[in-house]
Amino acid sequence: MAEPYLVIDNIKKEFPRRTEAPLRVIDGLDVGVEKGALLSILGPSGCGKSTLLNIINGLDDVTSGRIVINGHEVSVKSRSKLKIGVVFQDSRLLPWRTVKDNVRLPLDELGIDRAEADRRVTYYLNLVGLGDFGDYFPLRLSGGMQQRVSLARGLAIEPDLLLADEPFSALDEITARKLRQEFISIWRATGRTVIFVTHNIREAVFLSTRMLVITPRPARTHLDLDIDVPYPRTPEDDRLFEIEKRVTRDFIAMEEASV
Ligand SMILES: Nc1ncnc2c1ncn2[C@@H]1O[C@H](COP(=O)(O)OP(=O)(O)OP(=O)(O)O)[C@@H](O)[C@H]1O
Repeated sequence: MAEPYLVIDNIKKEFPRRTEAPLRVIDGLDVGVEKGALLSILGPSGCGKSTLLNIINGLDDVTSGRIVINGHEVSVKSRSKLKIGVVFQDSRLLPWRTVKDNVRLPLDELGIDRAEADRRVTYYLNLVGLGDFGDYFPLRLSGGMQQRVSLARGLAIEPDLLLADEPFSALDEITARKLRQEFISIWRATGRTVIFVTHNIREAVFLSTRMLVITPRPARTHLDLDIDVPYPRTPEDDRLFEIEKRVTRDFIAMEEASV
């Protein structure tokens, strides 16, 4: 059988400490992710989610095991060979550059020629509904609009993988709801493989094709669940609600067991 698009192959991660034994943050995480999946990762605070994203993004190396994306092993050294888009909790836009120039920045860094960069800036700003705001400066936009720009910037590089690190958690619930719907439409339109980290069980269930619940540190797989509800979804769907209840019960039991 062909290897999955993203392979997290029995990875372990330890951080050295001065006087104590190394801190083991990830302990044998083993996951295969199919191309085009929207996998959400849910875990208690401090369990190692950001560490995992940093490793997948080639910003840190594993202690053992390997990460392979589309046949390429990821490491700090090989980082430049892969295109990974990232959307964070805050938009991290440069306030002195216009919206267009923010989206263009990573394209310039990749050496993409001007005509193609122009095309992508226009295309992805339209895709996130901000075609008319290219000449604005970020601080003139609402928080939700800034997150959309950040999504356009992440997508414009046409990434091998899109990492989303709690991208809606700083937004009010009404805006977050709207952006979740838009995120699903954009994911379906672009077919990107997405890893979506969140603390919000309802959000994870609503968005994803599959969710992974991670144990308290050191991170291991606690639950690996396919969410077999067709899109388009509505947040009020009973099937999603049942899955949310089940995962919530399980999550609480896991946290209680770890105290
Ligand atoms: N560079 C580092 N050096 C030493 N320890 C680190 C380093 N990075 C993270 N850690 C430790 O690893 C553990 C996991 O941190 P991480 O930020 O990955 O958790 P998280 O699941 O993303 O947390 P949260 O949900 O609160 O954002 C923490 O105990 C943290 O202190």
